[in-house]
Amino acid sequence: MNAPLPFDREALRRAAGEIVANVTELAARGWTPATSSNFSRRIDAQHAAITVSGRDKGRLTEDDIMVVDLEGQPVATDRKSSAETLLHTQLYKRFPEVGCILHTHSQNQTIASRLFAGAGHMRLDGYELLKAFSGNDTHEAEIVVPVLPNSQDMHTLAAQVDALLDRRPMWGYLIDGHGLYAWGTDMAEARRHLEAFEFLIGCELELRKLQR
Ligand SMILES: CSC[C@@H](O)[C@@H](O)C(=O)COP(=O)(O)O
Ligand SMILES: [Zn+2]
Repeated sequence: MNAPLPFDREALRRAAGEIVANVTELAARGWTPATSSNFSRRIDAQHAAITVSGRDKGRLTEDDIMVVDLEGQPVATDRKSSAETLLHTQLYKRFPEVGCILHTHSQNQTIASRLFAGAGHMRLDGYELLKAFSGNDTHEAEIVVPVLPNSQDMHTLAAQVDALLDRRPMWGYLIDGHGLYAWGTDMAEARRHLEAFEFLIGCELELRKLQR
């Protein structure tokens, strides 16, 4: 007889359905080109559902979702989880309230990451849409989006993210030449944050063009 699974199969099924439905819509916007991007959803205190590495996110199915523990190790499968699994599990480990993490590679996100890499951050202020970020109730706010140097070593990237989180709370960051990570307590909040980042980053890029 097979050993019992250490997570609830129904919780995985719900998370996988939610990931597939949302990622299909995000991919249709062109935010996940060429198999890029990865997505996860917490299923309990010790496990998260996450995309299998290298899958076409525009054609994702529930079979492309697997389970990892919060050390980033596969659970009850020999499939390989996202190459960036550690960037997900570090947030689940650190914040019990984080329930969903969305990573995309839109053109706006990638261009902005290059443009603001020198400064190390991008400032978003004066926009009504800043109220889309949980905890903000006015346009008279400022969100600083950090831009981290890219690395293929996830331990290096995760250490940079931890150092930033030690300084102040945030709902997302850019990686230079790479893309955006955004998160929230559940899929709806993470998606609202992702969409707000994408919209505001797009506004800043357009403003720069007009001001030239
Ligand atoms: C196809 S290049 C993009 C990858 O290197 C990576 O950044 C990415 O977002 C997707 O990797 P994955 O392993 O499929 O989760
Ligand atoms: Zn990526």
